[in-house]
Amino acid sequence: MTATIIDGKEFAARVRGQVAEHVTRLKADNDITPGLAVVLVGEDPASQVYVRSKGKMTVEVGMNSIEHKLDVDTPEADLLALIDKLNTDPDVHGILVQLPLPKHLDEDLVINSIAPEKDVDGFHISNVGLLGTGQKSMVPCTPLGCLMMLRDHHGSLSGMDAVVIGRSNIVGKPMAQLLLGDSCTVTIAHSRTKDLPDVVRRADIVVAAVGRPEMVPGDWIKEGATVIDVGINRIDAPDKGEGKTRLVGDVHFESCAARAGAITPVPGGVGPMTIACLLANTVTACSRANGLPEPEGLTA
Ligand SMILES: NC(=O)C1=CN([C@@H]2O[C@H](COP(=O)(O)OP(=O)(O)OC[C@H]3O[C@@H](n4cnc5c(N)ncnc54)[C@H](OP(=O)(O)O)[C@@H]3O)[C@@H](O)[C@H]2O)C=CC1
Ligand SMILES: Nc1nc(=O)c2c([nH]1)NC[C@@H]1CN(c3ccc(C(=O)N[C@@H](CCC(=O)O)C(=O)O)cc3)C=[N+]21
Repeated sequence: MTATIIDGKEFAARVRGQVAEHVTRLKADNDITPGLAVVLVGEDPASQVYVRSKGKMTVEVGMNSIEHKLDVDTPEADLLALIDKLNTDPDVHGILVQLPLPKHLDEDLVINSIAPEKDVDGFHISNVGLLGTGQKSMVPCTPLGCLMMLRDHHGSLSGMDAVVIGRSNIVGKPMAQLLLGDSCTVTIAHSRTKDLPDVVRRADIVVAAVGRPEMVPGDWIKEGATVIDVGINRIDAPDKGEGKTRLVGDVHFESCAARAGAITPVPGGVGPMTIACLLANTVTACSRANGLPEPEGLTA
């Protein structure tokens, strides 16, 4: 089988188009412009790239982008004071604190100090609990983007066997919750899983969120399965020239594409959908904050 390539870049452009329509309506009908605040502590080069591209796309869909770049050794109290200010600022509808944070900062404390209704990452314990109990919440962007692509490809996911490799709070666990919500039979695999290849071979849907370049080979994939590759790994690419690098996912693309029914590429798969869903969550948060109807098709 030669897999259908699920084009996340194109899908994300469509989602951003829907977001832009809602923003236009909010401005015209209600005189409200959604605002997204992104907080970056330190100068991690990869994070700077994401923050820049988030800012650019935020403005492109017509929203306000507020960027706060803090020194790497910013005291925790200063970061909490900034979040407090953003929590009460009526022009800010979404707040994202770029992770990981420098070691001296308590990540849980920082995330849980964001007002849950402005927590467009969906990482606050209230949103985690709401998602886990099937209530309306802010859904983490990366898993939401994966779910949108899966629903678009399959229609209903009901009864499918899904294996999520990775159990992080930001990807693996919320992904599993969303798949369960869509009535998949869900297995969460991790570094202690026995016979991972056999577990993955049972799956109709494989979501790889491990952080190990090309870890999943094609012979773990059931013929016709759908493979969602969340991994973003930068590896050396001496073939492209000295000191050059390339981005690869957590699955070995060629061998998996030879067996899968559908697969997401890296780059151009889950990554662009993550940013599109961040913008979708911001416009959803803005609508909720103003008691207005939520955009349709942009939430889980
Ligand atoms: N496209 C996007 O928008 C995003 C991409 N990412 C990417 O997704 C990947 C995962 O990110 P994240 O969830 O934050 O990573 P974490 O490092 O937090 O979690 C990795 C998970 O993989 C598991 N794992 C590690 N090694 C193995 C192994 N050999 N076999 C099975 N499971 C293993 C770990 O298990 P254990 O718990 O037992 O240690 C852990 O649960 C990264 O490449 C990251 O860059 C992340 C966020 C957004
Ligand atoms: N609070 C918080 N929320 C996040 O959602 C969050 C975070 N912190 N920290 C870092 C990770 C990573 N992440 C990505 C987003 C987009 C791409 C993306 O658009 N990638 C492009 C390629 C970009 C490139 O070339 O480097 C693609 O896959 O096509 C990748 C990774 C969000 N994260």
